[in-house]
Formats: sequence, structure tokens, C-alpha cells
Amino acid sequence: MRLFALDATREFGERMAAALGVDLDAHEERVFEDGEHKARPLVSVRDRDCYVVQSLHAGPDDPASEKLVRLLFFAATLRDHGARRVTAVIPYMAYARKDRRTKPRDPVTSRYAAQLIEAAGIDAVVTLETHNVAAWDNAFRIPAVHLVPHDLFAEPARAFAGDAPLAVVSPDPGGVKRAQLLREHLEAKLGREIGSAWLEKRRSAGVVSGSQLAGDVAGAAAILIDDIVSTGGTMVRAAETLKEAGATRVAAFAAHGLFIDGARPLFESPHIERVAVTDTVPLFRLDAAAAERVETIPAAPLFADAVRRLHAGGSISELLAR
Ligand SMILES: Nc1ncnc2c1ncn2[C@@H]1O[C@H](COP(=O)(O)O)[C@@H](O)[C@H]1O
Ligand SMILES: O=P(O)(O)OC[C@H]1O[C@H](OP(=O)(O)OP(=O)(O)O)[C@H](O)[C@@H]1O
Repeated sequence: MRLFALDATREFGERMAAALGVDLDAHEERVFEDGEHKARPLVSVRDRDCYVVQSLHAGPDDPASEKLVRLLFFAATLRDHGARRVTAVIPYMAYARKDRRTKPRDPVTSRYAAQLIEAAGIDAVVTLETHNVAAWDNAFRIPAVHLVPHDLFAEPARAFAGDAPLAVVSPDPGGVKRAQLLREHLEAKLGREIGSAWLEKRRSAGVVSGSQLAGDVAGAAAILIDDIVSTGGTMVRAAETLKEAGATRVAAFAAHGLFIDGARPLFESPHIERVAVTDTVPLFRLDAAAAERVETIPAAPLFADAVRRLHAGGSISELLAR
């Protein structure tokens, strides 16, 4: 096996390598004077099963599209030099939110990103909790592994709720299945019944509307679960509605913490007691006080386990059933 982490995702790659008990394989990334770049492996990849780690969130130094292009070019380079298989390990998948047309003549960018990945000669992809699982599954013809963070959230959920009644809530209709699966996982893990609810939400031209709540959260500690926290607006709106409906406390859990502009509304909200995300996106947009309030759960061991199984022909379904 060869395990590479591109420079922008070096730290996450190192955490994966540590979980796998290996060192990252060496590569070189150079930027030319005009801003163009090249990357090459510094070890032979002939007949090797290669894994390339690159998280496609924007910032702190490069936009998402730059990181995507670097991943594509490096994967193509590995193929050119005889790699037997190339798997892209993408902790945070960019452009996943543009999974459908919402305006006339809109793009479906999530599918175009998948087409580019396939065109670069990548044989398989692995990501964590993308925006729309159906869109992810349908965009690729190559094996596309979708990991979920349910087990990563079990201990934070237990610590948050204690013995109080607990409800798992989706802040929008698109996340109902995600919340349902987390709730089922937590019921099995915590050994007790957990309630559910979901909220109405519509985003158009940058404006978010809708606030109806389906489900009963009165007297319960509520965990909001989402794929991403971006500005934090979705979580704040949902937390207000839950408190009005009688939830005693609210926590905001998401797989990916983008925390755009420091997500100030989230950290200033009197309604959100706890924030938990995985480490697929570093907290570079948060000041020290906000970062202190975030519980960051390592996802690298989960990715390492997935890579171990992919390399050995093991079961990903078993991994996700834990
Ligand atoms: N990066 C994105 N930020 C905000 N909204 C996004 C992003 N990517 C896709 N979307 C989706 O676009 C529509 C809203 O866009 P309109 O042009 O106003 O229809 C909404 O479904 C977002 O999820
Ligand atoms: O922190 P925020 O800035 O509120 O952004 C985060 C929200 O944005 C995404 O949904 P989006 O509204 O784009 O999805 P949809 O239109 O597909 O429901 C995501 O699933 C979160 O719910």
C-alpha cells in the first residue's frame, strides 16, 4: 500500500497514518512562479494500491477547486507511473450541496465533480457524511464509499443527555434520514428510547425561510444533527424553534465544521449549549474562545479503518454497522 496526504491535508493524513501504524509516503508539491503547480510521488508506485488523502474544504490557503485539481492531477500522475489502484480519500467533499437544480439552467455540480474524479483515473472514493447520499451514490460509476459518523457521536450524545429524555432532530427535511439513522444507532448504543423531530427549511437566493416543527421535543434534551455547520444560521434557527417548543437543552452536532466568518450567530446563541464536529475541517476560522467551545471528534481512525478494509478486501458494511 502507498498512503499519500497532499500538503493541505497533511495533519489529517498523519492522524490516519498513525491509526494505520504506517508512515505517510513521501511526495513533492511545488508551486511555480506563475501559480501553477506540480506534484509527484517520491517513492515508486508501480503495482501499488495507492490512497491519496485530500479534504476539499475551502481555505485557509486554497479554494476548494484548487484542492480538487491538485487531487486530480496527483491521482493521474500515480496512474501514469503504474499504480495498480488509486483511491481518493476525501474527508470533506466539496460541491456536494449543489446536488440538484434549484433555478432554471442550474448546474448539478456534485455530479460534475464525480465525473472529473473518474476522468482522472481514480478507481474508488471514500468520504464522510456528504450532503445528499443518494446524489453521492448516483454520481459515481466507480465504488464510492460513504462513511457515517454515528458511532463517533455516541459518547458526546451520552455525555450531553445524561439520563434526561433525548430527541434527535433534523434541522431540515433533507436531513430526516440522517437523523433517523443516528437516532437508531444511539438507541442501540445507549440502550434506551430516543425521540425524533424535524424542521421545515427552505434556502433560496441566500435567504432561509420556514420554521414548522414536526415531532414532540417538550421536556427533552435535543440533539440537532446536520452534515455541515457553515455560517451556523441553520442550527441557530432550529435551536430557537426547539426551545419555543419546550426542549430543555439543545446541542448542535455536525460531521463537518466549516464555521464561515467564525459562525458568530452559533457561538452567540443562548440556545445552543454544546457544539460537536469531526476533524475533517480544521478550526482555522474560529478564534480561541469559540474553538474552546467546540468538541472535535477524530474521524481519521474511521477513515483508517475503511482504508484497511478496502486494501484487504474487508467489509465496509460491517464497519458501518458498529
Ligand atoms: N456552497 C453553497 N452555499 C449555499 N448554498 C448552496 C451551496 N451549494 C449549493 N447550494 C444550494 O443552492 C441552493 C440555493 O441556491 P439558489 O441559486 O438560490 O437556488 C440550495 O439548495 C443550496 O443547498
Ligand atoms: O450553517 P448554514 O450556513 O446554515 O449552512 C448549513 C446548512 O446548509 C446545508 O443545507 P442547505 O440549506 O444548503 O440544503 P438544502 O437546500 O439542500 O436543504 C447543510 O445541510 C446545512 O443544513
